[in-house]
Amino acid sequence: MSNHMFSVQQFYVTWRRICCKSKKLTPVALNWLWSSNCHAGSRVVSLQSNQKGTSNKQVTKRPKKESSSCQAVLNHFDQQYSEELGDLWPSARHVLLDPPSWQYGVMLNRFSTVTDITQILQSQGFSTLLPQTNISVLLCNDPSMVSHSKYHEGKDTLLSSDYINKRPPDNSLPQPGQDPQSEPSLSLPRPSLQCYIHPSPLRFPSQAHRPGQLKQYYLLNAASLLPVLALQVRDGEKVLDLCSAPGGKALAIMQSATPVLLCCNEPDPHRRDWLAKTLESFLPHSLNSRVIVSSQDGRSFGQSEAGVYDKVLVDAPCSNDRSWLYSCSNQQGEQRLKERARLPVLQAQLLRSALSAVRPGGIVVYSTCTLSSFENCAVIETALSDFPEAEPEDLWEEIAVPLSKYFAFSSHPGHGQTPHKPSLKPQNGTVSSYQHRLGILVVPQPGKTWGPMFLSRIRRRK
Ligand SMILES: C[S@@+](CC[C@H](N)C(=O)[O-])C[C@H]1O[C@@H](n2cnc3c(N)ncnc32)[C@H](O)[C@@H]1O
Repeated sequence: MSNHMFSVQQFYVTWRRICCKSKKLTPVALNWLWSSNCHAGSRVVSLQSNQKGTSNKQVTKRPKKESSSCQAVLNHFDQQYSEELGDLWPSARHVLLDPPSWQYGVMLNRFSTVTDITQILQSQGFSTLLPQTNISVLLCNDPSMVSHSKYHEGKDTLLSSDYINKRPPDNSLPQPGQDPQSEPSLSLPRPSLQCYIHPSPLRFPSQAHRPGQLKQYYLLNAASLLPVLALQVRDGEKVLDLCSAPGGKALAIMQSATPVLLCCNEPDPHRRDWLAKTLESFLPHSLNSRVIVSSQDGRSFGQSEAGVYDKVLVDAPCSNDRSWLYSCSNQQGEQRLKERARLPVLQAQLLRSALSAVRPGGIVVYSTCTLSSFENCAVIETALSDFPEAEPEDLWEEIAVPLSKYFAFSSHPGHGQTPHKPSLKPQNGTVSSYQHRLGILVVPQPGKTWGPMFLSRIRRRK
């Protein structure tokens, strides 16, 4: 047996070739292929193969360490975050400067008919992130299912996917996609947001776009799912994803429920093309009338579609600490830092627009992938001061506590408040409930490298 190094693309070509030859071979072939070695933290999959003609020349190198980070951005982060995060910053800094330690989540696509991926993931030591918690794994609007569920928690309909998957089919119950009013029913698999994670930085290969075939999974930072969980989308709702490209959270919404409308908005034309391609690669044509792409400036929705939506996600344009740290030059880094100072104004405008676009009683989730309090709590405080009918909700007990095994959370001090050293674990009395209500922050830490991700949920009073 000869030893070959495969690029990710070659891996998939070989995989498909073997799978196409014999259906019976599929699980065996996949296991055989996958039982070969995946380098931790690398973009390269190394396989032991006796296939003829499967040589490898394309090897994607690991991203470099601290040397390739941008000094101007790092200096700025050091100054701001050591003050805002205290003891958490040195360990967060260490993770951000060490791309080979980064973990990747694998979100399954419920619309793909190929299902063996779960076995492969499990055989490689991946495990599901969500069913082990009683957090909203499945969001469902069927009260008869709730009354049977030991996971029922008050006003929210929280069900474990284990419970749902084992439950015998009951045709008297509304099916996913069946609108409570007059919509014709869609035959779709049950909503199920499933994400597999690995304790080490093992990167599953991404799938190439194949016309006419839906992709089986989407690679993402698992912390990106938290804003979607906080949004609590239910079947039949109208949802607006205000800043949507490239579409990761839109896909997660479509895994967790079947809204009657999901409007994915993206004003940047190139990013909108990317978004359209993502949606096409993961969603069946039967959803085309429900999942639409719009191209407005998000700040205009509050006026043009006031009170229309049940749920609005504002995954705002932000500093993106992970990628900004790797700006290609000091000049680009400095340019970005100037841009950074202007972002909170745009973010607050987008959040205000979202609060106007949501109906009374509906909810808005605001999220960013930066640690900066100026783009997080300060934006929430600004928007709340203009919106007396908007009420922030506490996500600490609902999301941070049940998921603290996987993510390192910090309650984030608001701008202008006395900075404190946040604790990773919730400790009664150390963090005020006001701070909890403003939002929660996922801080990358060794072994829990997910984030940065800030999320805040605001309900518009009736
Ligand atoms: C953080 S990204 C969104 C990521 C996306 N939600 C996902 O999960 O894949 C922010 C997006 O906001 C878009 N954006 C920038 N300015 C905007 C505006 N005024 N209105 C709406 N979107 C805007 C950016 O082009 C960018 O694609």
